[in-house]
Amino acid sequence: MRHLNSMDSDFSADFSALLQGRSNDERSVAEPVRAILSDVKERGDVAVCEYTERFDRLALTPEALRIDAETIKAEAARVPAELMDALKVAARRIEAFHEAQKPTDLDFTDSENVRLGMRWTALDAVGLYVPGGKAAYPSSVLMNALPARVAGVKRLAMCVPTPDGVLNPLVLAAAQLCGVEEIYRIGGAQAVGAMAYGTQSIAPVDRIVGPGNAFVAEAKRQVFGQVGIDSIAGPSEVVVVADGQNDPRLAAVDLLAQAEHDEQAQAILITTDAVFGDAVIAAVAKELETLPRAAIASRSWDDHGAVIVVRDLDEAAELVNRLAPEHLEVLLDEPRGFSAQVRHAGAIFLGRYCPEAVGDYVGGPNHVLPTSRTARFASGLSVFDFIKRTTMIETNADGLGRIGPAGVALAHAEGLDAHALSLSLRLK
Ligand SMILES: NC(=O)c1ccc[n+]([C@@H]2O[C@H](COP(=O)([O-])OP(=O)(O)OC[C@H]3O[C@@H](n4cnc5c(N)ncnc54)[C@H](O)[C@@H]3O)[C@@H](O)[C@H]2O)c1
Ligand SMILES: N[C@H](CO)Cc1c[nH]c[nH+]1
Ligand SMILES: [Zn+2]
Repeated sequence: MRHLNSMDSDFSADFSALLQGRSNDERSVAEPVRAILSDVKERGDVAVCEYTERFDRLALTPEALRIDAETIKAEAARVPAELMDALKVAARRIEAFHEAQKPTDLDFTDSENVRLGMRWTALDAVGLYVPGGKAAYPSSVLMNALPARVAGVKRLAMCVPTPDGVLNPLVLAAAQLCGVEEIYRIGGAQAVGAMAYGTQSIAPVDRIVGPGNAFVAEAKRQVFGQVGIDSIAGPSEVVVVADGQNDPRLAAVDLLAQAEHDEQAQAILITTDAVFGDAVIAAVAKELETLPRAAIASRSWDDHGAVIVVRDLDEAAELVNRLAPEHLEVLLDEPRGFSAQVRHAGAIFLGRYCPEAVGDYVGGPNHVLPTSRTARFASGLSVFDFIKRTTMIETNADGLGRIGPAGVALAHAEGLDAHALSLSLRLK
């Protein structure tokens, strides 16, 4: 854990080092991922099976890659009723929020008698990546599949690793609840490669969405262009901005809630109160004594965690914008004023009673969010990831007569005479 103070002379260098911190980890997976992707592209199912055996300790034949309908039904039936109810609460809220995102088409005729339109069309086939290496993520099934359903995507193919062959009933129940039937028990770069290039038994998709570890995030980055992707939704991150009026234990568990996802996760506290910062550090250490996933969380906290003491909240907002975190928690009495200064964050959680975990499960907005500072230019998963736009122009002799001559002039200026003729021959 780095302990920084903005009043120290070496703060600027220390903060830059923090910004750079995880990029070495990210770079180190690029080559192994490239090799896996090219092998999957070349050898298909056989390569996918080999990597699944190597990384998930599961020996498979190509026929067994897909989880059959009876197994899905039987596993889902094992989920206790109260857990099923919780899943339905989350699904109801996620679906309602994404339903509200649906955009409308454009269709109007302008003053020059040209009819213009923009039409949204759902993608045909989408691959949903559901992580499953160090934890199972039924909530990510909902976050991936429900916006796709709301958008009207026809084919949903889901990949989820099942380390040692252990199926997670709640993951399969979530898939069943969302109507996802095409599920493969594979993960990592090999799953991303299989969905991007297709194999003998997995048809390729048009876009791959969903969160995952560094290997998954890098694989998505590398297959972009062959398929679309949502964003780089890699190892989790949180920045907690808090004044001294908070319970240090609450800030500590909020930090650990992200750290426990992955050794590569990152949790950062920014506070105006140095004494509070020290209390949070102590509280983190105390929680780590009992937290079941302490091995992962303490590695993340030690390697990537930080506590930054700042002069004031304006300075805190400036640092948040430079970090562009996946999640920002604002533990202040007036969180809206602070969050108005934040331009770069995947999702913002406002107020002392809105920890990030609300958004992980039951808030409604998506928890698949951009990491590694990509919130500077990317957004969380939404209905917009599952639809695309087509524009339309319709005109007649009158409309072309009004706007065509300007087009002819521009075509000549570009030296594109067929373009000019295409317009001018239609002009009276
Ligand atoms: N940003 C987001 O929106 C978001 C949301 C939820 C979860 N997450 C993140 O998702 C991740 C889940 O990670 P996970 O590991 O539990 O599951 P995962 O499914 O992402 O990764 C497991 C796969 O990683 C591959 N892998 C592991 N070690 C490898 C190696 N040495 N070489 C090649 N491949 C290897 C294996 O193929 C394995 O199947 C965490 O980092 C978590 O923070 C992010
Ligand atoms: N915090 C994760 C996104 O970084 C999402 C998640 C799912 N389950 C628990 N948490
Ligand atoms: Zn989480």
